[in-house]
Amino acid sequence: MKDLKLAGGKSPKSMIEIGEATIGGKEIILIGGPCAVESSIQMRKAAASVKRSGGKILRGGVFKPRTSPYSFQGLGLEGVNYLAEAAREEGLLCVTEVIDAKSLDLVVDRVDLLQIGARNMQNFELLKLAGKVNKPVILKRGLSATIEEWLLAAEYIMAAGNPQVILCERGIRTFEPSTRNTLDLSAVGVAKELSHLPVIVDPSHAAGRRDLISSLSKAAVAAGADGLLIEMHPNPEEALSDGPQSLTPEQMMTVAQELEQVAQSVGRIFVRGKTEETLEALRSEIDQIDHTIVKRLSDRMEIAKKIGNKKRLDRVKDTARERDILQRLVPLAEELQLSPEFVKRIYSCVFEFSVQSQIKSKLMEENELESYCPIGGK
Ligand SMILES: O=C(O)C(=O)C[C@]1(C(=O)O)C=C[C@@H](O)C=C1
Repeated sequence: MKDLKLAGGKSPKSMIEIGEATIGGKEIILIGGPCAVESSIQMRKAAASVKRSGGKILRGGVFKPRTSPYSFQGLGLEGVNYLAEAAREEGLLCVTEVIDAKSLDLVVDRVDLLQIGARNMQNFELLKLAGKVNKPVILKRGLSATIEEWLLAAEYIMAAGNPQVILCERGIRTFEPSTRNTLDLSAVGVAKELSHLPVIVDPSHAAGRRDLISSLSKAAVAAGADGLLIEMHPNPEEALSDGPQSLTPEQMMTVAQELEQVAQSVGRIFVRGKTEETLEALRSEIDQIDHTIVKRLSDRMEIAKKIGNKKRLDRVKDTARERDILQRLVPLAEELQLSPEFVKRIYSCVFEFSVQSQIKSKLMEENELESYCPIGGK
């Protein structure tokens, strides 16, 4: 491609060194964090999880170019401070998206890398400004951009003076509605054939659903990606944006474990983080597990209420079913080296409250029926 004067040419491969991370080397670089920075505590939890998973870079958006003007637009400068502070505490690098000259000015000295999002891939004025800074730029592929247009956008940054460009495939628009976008994995190979720049993959925006992140991440590494940009939120259900595609910290750990093996099998390295067992890190793990336990107990209770509505009031308690459940859970507890007595006691409490809520819900239902159709009248 004749106009790829700086971005073109397959070799020598560009390696972008930032602190202790080298993007485009043998190591697979994991970038993780929430779509949007929401609070200091959220970012500290996210940073701890990224670190534990072997991530090198913390992400978090503070200027959000959202499809709807009514969606959360980001915390701006306050958010960058939360992002940078959380990254620093964990010894991570950090990246945030810039959307115009003002946002670039505001963050450039506070973060280690800049990101130009898919919607701004052909914002040529912004590309030229990013070319004037001495920070690596992650350049996402536009929603409907060809690989050539994407590489020419990189050329803009490089021609303006900044050679540190990292290409990021994040899914393109196709006719397929089951995923948010269609991850174009062949773009990794094509971009690497045409350019020496490192290529990373963002499976989160491509899929728009967290159940596909693990397989797409593994596929991306196998396809030659130099890194992954994965959305992870300490509590995705409460995320202000992109909750459904964000991994939980536990899921992020699992993906990291899997990446270690895939990276090895294709001659790359990914080093999963070691869990630093500080009091704070351990408590943060407990907090996350507790959150999941209570949330799942609430889900269980909702189902129990539905079951209750299918039974007669005097048949709500079903000791045979309770016995059945325990007969499955006690061996599981033993297998997991949990005291069976502990599980039995917890479940006796669960059943008691389940029955109570079923009775309450049935009585309320009956009361409603009565007020709708009082005895003796129509
Ligand atoms: O399976 C049922 O029939 C339920 O009502 C659910 C449930 C439970 O919480 O698991 C609740 C009360 C019964 O005593 C047994 C089980």
